[in-house]
Amino acid sequence: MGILEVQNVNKRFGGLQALNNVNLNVQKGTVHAIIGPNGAGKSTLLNCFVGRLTPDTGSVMFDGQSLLGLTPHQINQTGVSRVFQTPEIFTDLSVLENVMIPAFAKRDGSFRLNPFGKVQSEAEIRDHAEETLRDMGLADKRNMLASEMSRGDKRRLEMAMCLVQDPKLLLLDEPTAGMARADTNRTIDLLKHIGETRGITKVVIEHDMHVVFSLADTITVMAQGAVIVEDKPENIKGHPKVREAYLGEAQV
Ligand SMILES: Nc1ncnc2c1ncn2[C@@H]1O[C@H](COP(=O)(O)OP(=O)(O)OP(=O)(O)O)[C@@H](O)[C@H]1O
Repeated sequence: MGILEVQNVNKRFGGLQALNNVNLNVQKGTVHAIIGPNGAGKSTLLNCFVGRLTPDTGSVMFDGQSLLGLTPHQINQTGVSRVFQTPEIFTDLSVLENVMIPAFAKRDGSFRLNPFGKVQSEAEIRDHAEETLRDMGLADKRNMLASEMSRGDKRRLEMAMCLVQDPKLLLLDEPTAGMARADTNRTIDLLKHIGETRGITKVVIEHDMHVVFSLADTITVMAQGAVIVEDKPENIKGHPKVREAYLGEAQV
């Protein structure tokens, strides 16, 4: 059984079938990439995992619990965290403060759910935030204003803001979009590192095949709202259906 199980999900926008009977099974502890040409339905699917969209039909189960009908905040409390394409950071706060805020939000949210549980102190939250910044290679920038960071560092800061909540599932929407190659490689190494140290399951939407083939254990290929192939990376490369889907775009 997967940690994330999607069954027969359909989503229509007016006359457009954006998701067509999509099935997806993400195994715990793995990196699962979703690729496909522009308009394939990748973001629409991701939005169904975080409560931004509700499928017309089908089910989305995370860790044995249905996510349908939950608000984005409630989904976050179940252990799902999402890194957006455009960093959503507090530009006028320091890097460390940016990472402490979601840790406080997580603590206060879980306190509401379980008032008898152990409550993290401010010092514990600060320590955890510092450790997370180290994991994302940002420790030396902890006192910098977030607005002064490079684009790549801003994206890694947003990853740190998700990681500090100790999610079970991290959703990454084009984590290296707009980065130069050296910055992309650094991000790949950091994501591999947190995979080894924290064992978080990751779902990655990505156009950059270098990133996909460096990180993914499994790849799902979508086209026109449907899953066309799901397999290990070595079987995806050169797959005729995948080539066909990408005709006229970057070759896989
Ligand atoms: N809110 C919406 N209303 C109407 N149509 C939408 C909406 N969101 C997405 N679509 C359409 O649904 C289809 C799938 O879009 P989606 O953004 O999921 O594709 P994608 O695979 O993520 O593409 P890209 O790689 O370009 O981000 C597209 O044709 C898009 O125009």
